[in-house]
Amino acid sequence: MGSMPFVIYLNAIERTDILSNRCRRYWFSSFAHKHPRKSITRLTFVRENGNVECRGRGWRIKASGNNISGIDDDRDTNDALQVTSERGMKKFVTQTNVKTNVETAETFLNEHYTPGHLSNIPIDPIEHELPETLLPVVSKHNDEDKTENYTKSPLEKSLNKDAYNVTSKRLENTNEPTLDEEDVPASDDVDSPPLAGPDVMNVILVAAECAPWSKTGGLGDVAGALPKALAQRGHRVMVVVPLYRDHDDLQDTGIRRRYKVGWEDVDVQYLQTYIDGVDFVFIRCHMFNLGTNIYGGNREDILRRMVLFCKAAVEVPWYVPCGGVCYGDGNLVFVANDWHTALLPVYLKAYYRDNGLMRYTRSVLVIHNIAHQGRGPVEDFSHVDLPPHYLDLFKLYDPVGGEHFNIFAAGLKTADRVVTVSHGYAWELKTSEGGWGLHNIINENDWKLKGIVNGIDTKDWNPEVDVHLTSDGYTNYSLNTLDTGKSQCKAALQKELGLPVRDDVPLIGFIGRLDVQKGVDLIAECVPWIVDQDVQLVMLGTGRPDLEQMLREMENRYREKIRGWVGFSVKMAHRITAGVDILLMPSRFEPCGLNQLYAMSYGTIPVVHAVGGLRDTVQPFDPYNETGVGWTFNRAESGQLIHALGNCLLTYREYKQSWKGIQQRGMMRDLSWNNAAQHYEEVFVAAKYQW
Ligand SMILES: Nc1ncnc2c1ncn2[C@@H]1O[C@H](COP(=O)(O)OP(=O)(O)O[C@H]2O[C@H](CO)[C@@H](O)[C@H](O)[C@H]2O)[C@@H](O)[C@H]1O
Repeated sequence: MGSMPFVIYLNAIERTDILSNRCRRYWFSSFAHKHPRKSITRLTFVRENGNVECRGRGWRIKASGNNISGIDDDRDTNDALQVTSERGMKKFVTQTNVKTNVETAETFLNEHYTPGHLSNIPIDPIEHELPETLLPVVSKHNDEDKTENYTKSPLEKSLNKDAYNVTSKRLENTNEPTLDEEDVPASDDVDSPPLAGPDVMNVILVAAECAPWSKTGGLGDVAGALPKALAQRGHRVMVVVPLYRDHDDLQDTGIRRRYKVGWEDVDVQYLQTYIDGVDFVFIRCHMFNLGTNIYGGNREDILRRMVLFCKAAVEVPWYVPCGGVCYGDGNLVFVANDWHTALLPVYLKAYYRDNGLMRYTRSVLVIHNIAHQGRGPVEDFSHVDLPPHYLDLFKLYDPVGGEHFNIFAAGLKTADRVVTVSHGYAWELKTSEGGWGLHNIINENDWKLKGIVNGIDTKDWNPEVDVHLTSDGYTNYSLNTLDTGKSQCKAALQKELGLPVRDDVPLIGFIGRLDVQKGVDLIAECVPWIVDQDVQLVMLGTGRPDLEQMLREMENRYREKIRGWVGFSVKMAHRITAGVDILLMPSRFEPCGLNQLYAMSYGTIPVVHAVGGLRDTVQPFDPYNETGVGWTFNRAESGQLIHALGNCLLTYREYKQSWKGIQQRGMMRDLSWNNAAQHYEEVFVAAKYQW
């Protein structure tokens, strides 16, 4: 046993201002657990105040008051572990050589580090101050590079075995008060472990957009909400996203880095904030100054931006201290999203793992929409800065594109695990119709694919507390006040849009990107039938110019009944969701779809094409058993949409009780991210133990 590979992962969190309530309660706990195959032991260390020192040969973490500085371990199997902690006058020291004495280390951890039981920690005097020589060299500058705060990556270090330079601030002892006996939490609090239990990990989600700072669609919503649910389960979670315009609520970390993109050296800065248990890290550089046009520019511009973004993001755990301490690469999983960040798993492999670095870091690639893949001519390979033998990963032949360069293809092959946003879409991706040329690769990698249905941010999309329903005649409402509250929102919406204010007329809505995916043209085909009914229709969207023009023309032609709002307005999206009775989603394909989930939680009935995530989430209404939450149709055709919408309108008018039942069932469903977060966690753990 003593000669088997043995790794200690150490996570230290020391920031009273940022710890989630769960962590606060769990203020000094740790886990040691061993994977039977790999003998991986992890020590998780969460403490609220006082001083903590942890070090081994090649690494050391030192915390004092609200500050912490850290250097990751060097994964040397000879590492000795020393942990020193201080709680008021009580101190504790242990030291063990983990290679030669694995059992001692484990016995020690098991005996003395019982999660949540402070009293089990032995009290010993600290014998001596740790000698400075054991500290890693911390320097602001590298001799060869005079750029302030410019630092070398682990790869650069491995290539050039010069001094180990890190930017992490060396922390001095502050006069922060140490924890008193009275501060010891009540035992029932202490006993509450993170929901994730021993599976707690460091998670870094990397996405091209993140609500509320940047959003063009559902990806932004997911990047803003899933991390919070993961943090609630006890994981340490960061989101990394480009900064497209300045925001007042962000702090500059002072960290500067420089990356090569083609022939250009690009300087980047890192800003950050901490919200709801999540570290949000923003990468600022001149290439990202795009305002709201975040996917603007030509193919090459976008590709170069994504190269820079992925190169910078993969190094964030080394250089950007959140709450004073870097995440490090142990027990870490990156979650990349869509083709924009599909280069990240490739860089993780090519720059690090192939060089024996970040060997325990895992990557998960999430497919939100396979239709966008980062395709280009094979020559685009020259932009991505990879060794020549990596070209094959990107090369793809299909009848549409011929032989071409495909970033999603490379990401799918390289990621340790692949997730997509519903079960239905996971199945569709494997078909030639649904895989958009990548179905063969997806089939070959089926073993690592999992469908997980998205959740919704129940703080943001909740009619009871929705901030967009507090003015202009709108009102917050709940299941109990559904009748009056929703009617009031409907009247307010009709008034705001200049439609006749009538409670008895069914108000139908559509919200979404105007492109072929969303089937907005099918709605247009139904308009002659729709305007023959006593209904009102409001459509909100931006996208293809011809479809935007179509919306305007529909409004001009049928001003009494139709509104076509061309633009991106989060406020209007919320108000429409609350004010309309019915939401149309005739998407040709829909990986998950969020609007139908928002609709249901607002008592709005979805009418959807039964495809992808729409089929997973909208159970059709069954009038005989009074079950189901909406209407579905099986083919993306206007006739089918009319049939489903006709039945829906009939129920609205003639079967009020059934209608109310459908609304209530939708509102009562648990659509939160909690469930999905647990499934993501399973994927992370599977990736972690995958060799
Ligand atoms: N004009 C406008 N003004 C204001 N808000 C607008 C808007 N147009 C769209 N939105 C908002 O953008 C989001 C759209 O989310 P969707 O999941 O429906 O679609 P999208 O295709 O972008 O996402 C992709 O990723 C998500 C996340 O995984 C999958 O659910 C989806 O199936 C997949 O296509 C919603 O929050 C919606 O309210």
